[in-house]
Amino acid sequence: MLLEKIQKENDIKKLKPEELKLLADEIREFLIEKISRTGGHLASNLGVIELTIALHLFLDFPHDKLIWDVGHQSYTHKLLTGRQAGFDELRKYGGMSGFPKRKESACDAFDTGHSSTSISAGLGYVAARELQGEKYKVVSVIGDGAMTGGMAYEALNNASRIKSNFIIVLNDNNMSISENVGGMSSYLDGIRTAQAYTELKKGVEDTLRKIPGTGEKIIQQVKKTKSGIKQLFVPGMFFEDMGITYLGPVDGHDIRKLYRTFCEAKRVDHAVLVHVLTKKGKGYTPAEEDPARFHGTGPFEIETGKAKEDKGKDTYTEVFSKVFLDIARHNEKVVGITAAMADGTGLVRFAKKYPQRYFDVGIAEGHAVTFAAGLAAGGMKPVFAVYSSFLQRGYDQLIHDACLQNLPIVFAIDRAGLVGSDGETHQGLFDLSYLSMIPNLVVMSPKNRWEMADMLRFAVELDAPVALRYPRGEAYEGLEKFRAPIVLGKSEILYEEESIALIFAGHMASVAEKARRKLKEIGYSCSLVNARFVKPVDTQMLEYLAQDHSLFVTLEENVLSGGFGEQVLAYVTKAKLNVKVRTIGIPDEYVEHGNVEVLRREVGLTPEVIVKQIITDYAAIVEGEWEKTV
Ligand SMILES: Cc1ncc(C[n+]2csc(CCOP(=O)(O)OP(=O)(O)O)c2C)c(N)n1
Ligand SMILES: CC(=O)[C@@H](O)[C@H](O)COP(=O)(O)O
Ligand SMILES: [Mg+2]
Repeated sequence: MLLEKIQKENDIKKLKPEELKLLADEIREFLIEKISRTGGHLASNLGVIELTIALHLFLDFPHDKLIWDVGHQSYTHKLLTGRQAGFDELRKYGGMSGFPKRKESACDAFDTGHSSTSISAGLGYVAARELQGEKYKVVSVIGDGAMTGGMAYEALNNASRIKSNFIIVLNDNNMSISENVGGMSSYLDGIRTAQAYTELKKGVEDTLRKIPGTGEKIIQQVKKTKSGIKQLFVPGMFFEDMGITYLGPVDGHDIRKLYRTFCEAKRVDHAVLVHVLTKKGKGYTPAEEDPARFHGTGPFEIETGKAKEDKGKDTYTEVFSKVFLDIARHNEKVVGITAAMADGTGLVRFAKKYPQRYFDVGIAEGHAVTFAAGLAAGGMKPVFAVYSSFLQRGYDQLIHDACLQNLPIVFAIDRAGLVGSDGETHQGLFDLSYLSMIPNLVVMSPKNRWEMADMLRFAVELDAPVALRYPRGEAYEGLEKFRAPIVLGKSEILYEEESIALIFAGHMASVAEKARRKLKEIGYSCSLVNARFVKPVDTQMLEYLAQDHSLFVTLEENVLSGGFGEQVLAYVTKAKLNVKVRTIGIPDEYVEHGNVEVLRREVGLTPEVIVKQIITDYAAIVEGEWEKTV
C-alpha cells in the first residue's frame, strides 16, 4: 500500500518515520514475488532496500545524481521512481531493463552493467557540476566486489584531489557473485570484524580508563600504533590516508542511521566514502543462505527457493567445465583463471579439484590477461574463462601482453553472441571483430557440443594464443555425425552442392542447418560449410567453393563490421573470385534485453529471414541485377 502511495505521489519524503520500515518490508515482499516469476538479480537487490530508501530520503530526483555500480542492484530505486508497473516485464524484450538506463528514466543518472565504473562516472558529474556552477549532489554506490576492479582504484586516486563534495557509498556485503577475493576484501573484513569488537573495545577502554595514571596513556599508545589494532580505533585508514574522508561502518539496514550519515557526509568539502554493511539476500532465507545462487536467478518457487525450470541439456559452459577438468587431469601445466565469474564460466569444478592451479583474480579482466601472459611466459598453460563482453576490459592486454609475444594462452570466451535478458551491456556481439584483427591470435568457434570438446583440447595443445568463443545456453546436439579432426585454419564442408554456399561461424550452425533444409525443400542447391576458424579464414576452401558456387552467404552472431563475413568478402575481393557475397550478422546497433529467440527475430537471424534474403540475392545474380541489392 505504501508502495502504491509512493507511485502516485512519487515522494518518499512524505512518509512518517515509522512507515519507512513497513515500506522496506513491502518492497522486499514485492521483489521476491516478482523475481520469482520473471527471474532477475534477487540477492543484491534484497540487500540494498534500506540503503536505497535512505538515499531517496537524502536525495532529490532527478536533480541529484545517483550512480549504481554494475546496476544489478537498482530495482528498489526503480520502484521508488515510479516504475513499479515495469516489473511484470522485467528484462523482457520491450520491457524494463534490469539495469539503470537514462532512456528509461530521468532518475537514472548513468547507464551501467559492467563493474567498477561508478566512481569515475561520479567524478565526471562532479567536474561537470563545478564547471557549470550547478548545485546538485552526486552519490556513487559501489559494492565490495566492484571494488576489486582496477577502474575503481584509478578513480579513487583522482577522487582524492577534488575540492567539492562527492559521496561514495561502499556497499559491503562481503560477497562478489561468489565469495569475494583479495586484499581489499580482507581489509574490509578487518573493519567488519573491528565493528564486531566495538562493544568489546568500548568495554576495554572504559576499564583501562579506570586505572589511575597509566590507563589513559595505554589507550593513547594503542591508538598511535600502525598495527591492525589501530583499525579498532580508526577504521578506513586506507581511504583517509589517500585524502578521502571515511565514515562508518554503518549498519546498512538501519534507515535512520544511514540517513544521518549521508547528511554528515554532505558537509565534507571533498570526496567522502560511507562504508555501509549489508547482508546479501536479506530477508529471504534461501537467498541469505546461498547468495551466489540467487545473485542472478531464473523463476523459482518462493517457499523452497527451487528453480521452476528444469535444468535441461548441458550448456556449452557445462561442456567446457567437464572437458577442462579432464584436460587438467592429464596436463599439470594447465591452470584456470577467472575474473570473479567462477560459477558463470563453469570453473567451480576445476577450482574444487585443483585449488592450487585455480586463480580468481576478482573483477579484473585486464589484470587476468596479463597475469595469464606471465604464467605462459613462465611455462604454464593458462586458460582464462571469461564472458565475451567482460573481455572487452582486457583489450590492450590482449594485444600488448598476450599476442605480441605470441604466448600460448587459451581464452575460453563464454556468453558470445546474444546473451538475452541482461541486454546491451552484456551481449557478446563484438568479439569476432575485436579478436580477428589481432596478429598471432587464432579464433575459433564450435558448431555443437562435440566440437566444443574437440576445440578445447585442440586449443590447449596449440602453441599460440587462441580464442574459443561459444554462446550462453544449451549446447547444440545436431550435426553429430560430422566430427572430422580439427586442423588449424581448416573449415568443414558438411553438405556439398553448388550454386549457393552457406558458410556459418560457430553456434549459427542450427539456424544455418534449418535455412538450408528450407532452401532444399523449395528446390535450391545449397552447400553448408562450418567455418570452424574465424581466424585464419580458410581461404583454400573459399577458392575451392568459388569454382561451382555463385553466391556465398556468411552467417555469424556478431556485428557485421569487422566480423567473419567481412573477412570472407575481403578475401573474395582481393583474390577476384567470381562469386557474390552476402554477409548476415548483427547490424550496427546495440541490441537490447530480451529472450534470445525474440532478439534473433528482431535482428533478422532466423532461418525464415535468411532464406528470404538468399532467394532474393540468388534471383538478382541470375537476372544480372546483383548491383541493385548492395
Ligand atoms: C567488468 C565486469 N566483470 C564481471 C561482471 C559480473 N559481475 C556482475 S555483479 C558482480 C559481483 C559484484 O559484486 P558487488 O559489487 O559486491 O555487488 P553485490 O552483488 O555483492 O551487491 C560481478 C562479478 C561485471 N558486471 N562486469
Ligand atoms: C550483473 C552481471 O553482470 C552478472 O550477474 C550477469 O547478469 C550474469 O549473467 P549470466 O546469467 O549469463 O551468468
Ligand atoms: Mg558485494
